[in-house]
Amino acid sequence: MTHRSVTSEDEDPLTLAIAPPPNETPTQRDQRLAEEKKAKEISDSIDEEINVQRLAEKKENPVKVLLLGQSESGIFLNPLHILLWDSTFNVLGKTTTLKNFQLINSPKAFKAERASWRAVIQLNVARSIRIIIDAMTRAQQASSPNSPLAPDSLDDISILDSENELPTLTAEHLKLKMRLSPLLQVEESLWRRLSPSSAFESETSHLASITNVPHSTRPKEVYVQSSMAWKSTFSRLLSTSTRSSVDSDPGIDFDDPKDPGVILNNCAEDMIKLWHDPTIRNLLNVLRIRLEDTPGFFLDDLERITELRYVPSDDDILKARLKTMGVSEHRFVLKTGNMVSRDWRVFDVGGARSLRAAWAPFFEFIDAIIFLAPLSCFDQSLVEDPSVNRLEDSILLWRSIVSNQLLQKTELILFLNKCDILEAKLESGIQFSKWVISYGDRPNTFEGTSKYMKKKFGTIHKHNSPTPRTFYCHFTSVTDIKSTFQILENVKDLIVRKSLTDSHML
Ligand SMILES: Nc1nc2c(ncn2[C@@H]2O[C@H](COP(=O)(O)OP(=O)(O)OP(=O)(O)O)[C@@H](O)[C@H]2O)c(=O)[nH]1
Ligand SMILES: [Mg+2]
Repeated sequence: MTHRSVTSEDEDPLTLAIAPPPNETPTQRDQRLAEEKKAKEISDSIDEEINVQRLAEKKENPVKVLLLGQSESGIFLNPLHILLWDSTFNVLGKTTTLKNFQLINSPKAFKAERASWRAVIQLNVARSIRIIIDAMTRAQQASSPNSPLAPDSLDDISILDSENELPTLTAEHLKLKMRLSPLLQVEESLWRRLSPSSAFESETSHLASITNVPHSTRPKEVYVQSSMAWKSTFSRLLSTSTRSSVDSDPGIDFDDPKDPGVILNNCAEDMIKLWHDPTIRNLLNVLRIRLEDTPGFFLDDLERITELRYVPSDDDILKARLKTMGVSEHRFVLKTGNMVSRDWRVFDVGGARSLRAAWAPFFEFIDAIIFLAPLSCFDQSLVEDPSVNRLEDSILLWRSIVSNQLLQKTELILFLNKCDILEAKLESGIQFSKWVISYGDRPNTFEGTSKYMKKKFGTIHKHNSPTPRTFYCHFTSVTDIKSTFQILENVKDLIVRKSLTDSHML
């Protein structure tokens, strides 16, 4: 930056503003020049930083985030629940976190997937009804001990104590059950459309091997392989021009002859009747089936969801449940504050124990890990090892991640998730200290238990960080769009800053 003395012809206001004062002493001049030199250096370094950033962008140096956490099948620690085992009880919310991320950062893509999520929701509804139908079958079997289907092997019925006997179903119940049988086909057909062909066999045989109950009567869960283009399976093909001209068009093919919407609509009244029937509620209570606590629960929304032209809301999509197997990669182009856009890759991995070996290759190149630990699973245990409490397993998993040498420089962000369910459980009177003995006689409140767990995770983080690093921890209920929005924005900012600092851009 050069300075000229002001001449009468030079009227440029900027030149006037930066011109040296007319009566400047030599000392003042030296001081000014030193300050200007410093300012130029700062300005040059900012320019350089922007160039490096642009270069980095060109080289497609994406920010890489891995969503991690325990997620295999689980069981309640009450023996009755072992027999009502259902792999959906213990999922964490990795995919739900990703859905939030999509909703915030790539809303068009999120909206374009409504048709597929509608099918998943229909499947979730059909599945809940089947669980009720299975329970009714058990009640029927229990009431006719001489029937060839008598449940000698159904231990759950034999261990019921006398005052908890299964209620007797009336002829009206059995008629309802029959009228709802088309939903079993709906479930089967959606299952087959969503799952890879081999999934049906492997999942059912897996279930059959866990219990003696024939697999046709077990709840089974649909999963997707990352490589499967399942999301296009249910979309109506729209030309780009049609899609952009009708922005509100959800792309759902309501006229698809295979659309189960019609059957669901026909069965709506019966489903609502069944779900609100006091005898059926009693039956579920006795068997301790808590459908309302299971992921993918939509029975309180049947009227809306069974409408012929039902289009899922954002909340519905977040609540829909579809298990992930393998790894799926999601790409975003994101802008943080006034920084230039960066490519992001978010990896969603299935959390089952058997899949954990697949996580390791990511540790070499990942910028950040969002680790989900569900706080609500304190009263549940692992299927593989019923002696292990799930919360304890989550803590051990956290310890192994935090102490991993490859991850010492990776940003670790902990989501203590499913806070809403934790709160509901505590309010219903379930005692935290019964399962987490070390909690002792502290108050059985959300505040007390959540702070206690945060401290536990934080201490492990501290003790396993040879170089001190910040403990980032959020209490989340990732099905709540509003609160998750702010948390994910903060996380996004944090990860970008970290990745820029690492590449000496900040
Ligand atoms: N109430 C409540 N439900 C949640 C929360 N987080 C996730 N869920 C529900 O739990 C179910 C499973 O969540 P996912 O995100 O599919 O779990 P995941 O970690 O991807 O599980 P896997 O794919 O099996 O590894 C979904 O139906 C979600 O709606 C939460 O904080 N509160
Ligand atoms: Mg998942």
